[in-house]
Amino acid sequence: MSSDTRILGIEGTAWAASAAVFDAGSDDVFIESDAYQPDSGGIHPREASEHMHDAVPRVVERALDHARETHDGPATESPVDAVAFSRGPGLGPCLRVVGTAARALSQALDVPLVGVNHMVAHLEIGRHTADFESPVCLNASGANAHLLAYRNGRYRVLGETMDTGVGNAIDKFTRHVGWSHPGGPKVEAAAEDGRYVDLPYVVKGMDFSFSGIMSAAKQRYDDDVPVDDICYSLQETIFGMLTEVSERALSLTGSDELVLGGGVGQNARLREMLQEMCDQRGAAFHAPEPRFLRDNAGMIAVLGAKMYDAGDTLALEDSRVDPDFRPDQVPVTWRRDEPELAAGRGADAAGDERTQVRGAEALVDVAPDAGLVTKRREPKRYRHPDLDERLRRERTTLEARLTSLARREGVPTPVLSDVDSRDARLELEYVGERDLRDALAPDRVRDVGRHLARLHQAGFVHGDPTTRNVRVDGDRTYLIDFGLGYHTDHVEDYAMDLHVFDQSLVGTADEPAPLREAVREGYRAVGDERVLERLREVEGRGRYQSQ
Ligand SMILES: C[C@@H](O)[C@H](NC(=O)OP(=O)(O)OC[C@H]1O[C@@H](n2cnc3c(N)ncnc32)[C@H](O)[C@@H]1O)C(=O)O
Ligand SMILES: Nc1ncnc2c1ncn2[C@@H]1O[C@H](COP(=O)(O)OP(=O)(O)OP(=O)(O)O)[C@@H](O)[C@H]1O
Ligand SMILES: [Fe+2]
Repeated sequence: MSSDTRILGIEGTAWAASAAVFDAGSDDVFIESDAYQPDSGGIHPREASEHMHDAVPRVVERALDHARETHDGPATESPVDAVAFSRGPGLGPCLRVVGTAARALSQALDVPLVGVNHMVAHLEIGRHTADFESPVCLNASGANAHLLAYRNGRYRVLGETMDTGVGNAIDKFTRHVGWSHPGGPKVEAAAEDGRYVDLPYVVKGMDFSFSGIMSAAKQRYDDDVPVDDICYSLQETIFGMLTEVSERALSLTGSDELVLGGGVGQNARLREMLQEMCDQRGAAFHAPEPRFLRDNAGMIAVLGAKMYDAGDTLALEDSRVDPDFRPDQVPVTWRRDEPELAAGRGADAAGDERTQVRGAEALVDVAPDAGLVTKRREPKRYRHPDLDERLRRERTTLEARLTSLARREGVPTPVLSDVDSRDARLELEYVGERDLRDALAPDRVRDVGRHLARLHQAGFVHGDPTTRNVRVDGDRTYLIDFGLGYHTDHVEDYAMDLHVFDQSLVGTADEPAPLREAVREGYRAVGDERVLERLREVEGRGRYQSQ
């Protein structure tokens, strides 16, 4: 980054009216914020935008005072090089207030305008403060929850919530209980004295959903389960899910760096779980300090500086705000010459020479000469022991059952030679020569499309069809790792299964488009067109929800 760049940042997507000055030379970030606190219930868009109206000019003035005080040049010169603002995602009425303020300032100071994606800012602030090269990022904020990794000029969404953002889910529960907004810190405090009760646990590949958990939590509360116990268990379950999908993303991409972003990242238990998971697999973990996790203009100014240095500024007429602005829509102009994740090493990299493989869930001992692998789901230290045992046992049993069932449906899978569910151990036939991730080709991917259609026609899903869970041997493709599978006759579940595979192609292939087309062709040849229609619908869903 240019060493003398100074940027004014403005944030106001939902609750935080915030302005900041980032000085690249000293790496100093001055932040002035004013929070909107609803009198009752959750965030009301109109009230929030009225707050922005009042508070944005105030915080901007304070930030500008600071910029002037610390500015070396003549008083007639602008104390900042550009004005960066949150363009979205967020609440439309709030975004418009911020957009208008930013445009006016850029004209008054006669400096360029930089339009920042708020979610990418949540991610970049961690990369900036950690000095990581190419981390996977878990964004855990109020209105969002997703896993991102950089690939080929974009941040790819590897996994995300299928319903509400993680903070909003927690806040909905606390509203039910009658606690004031925001609920996250109150749940964290109440959890200290809680004990564990079972709640639904829902991950699909690297996607996840909170609605079932939240209904169950409210029901438990209505059934007089102590609220401390529910809060404790909500944290164990929800953060356990987020940690598990983060580990899957590390495993799939081959990255050994994880950063956390977003307001829920202020939660100490979430940070502890992610740290523990990274320690157990030898990865590095970084969470920025709390003032950079919750919504703040500091992160907008820091990313604004990177964009400004890359020449990525906005003409006034192109500076519309976008309430549904997704992180994968942003051309990453400021990382053009940087290294990428190592995954997807192109066609037919060398085959297996390994004796032990660490997956996201299991340690797999591989003996290709003996034609055998032994897979053991290791206890995860980050997870509550009761939840850990339940998941390891259930998944081992399911994997054994569905692996055999799939083969009966004509889908190549390893033959099972032994199962010990209590020890979460399986002994399986060694299949394939390498993972599909290292040997991506349209014919093979088309084959996977056919396999998935066969499973669905038999009334179950794989649950985690990724390019690491397909083994390849010449033209032949085998499905492995059925531990997240389940029986279902819902078109939505079938479409989600395809969506998970699709996202893993996007996460591991340099040019995913022909591969994504191939999987659909394969599916169409065997399966039901309605599933593909539903897949299009799943993809088209704007996931941003304000409440
Ligand atoms: C689009 C933008 O407006 C939105 N912003 C946002 O959600 O604010 P953020 O500051 O990132 O996160 C707020 C959420 O963070 C939760 N939160 C705050 N402290 C928490 C804690 N200690 N434990 C759990 N959740 C916490 C709050 O309950 C609230 O739901 C977003 O980033 O999704
Ligand atoms: N039957 C098998 N034959 C050959 N290789 C295998 C077999 N089972 C597993 N492997 C290898 O071990 C790796 C991890 O296995 P598996 O996916 O079952 O574990 P996991 O921990 O559930 O992984 P993840 O959750 O990351 O997909 C696979 O990607 C594959 O390279
Ligand atoms: Fe946010």
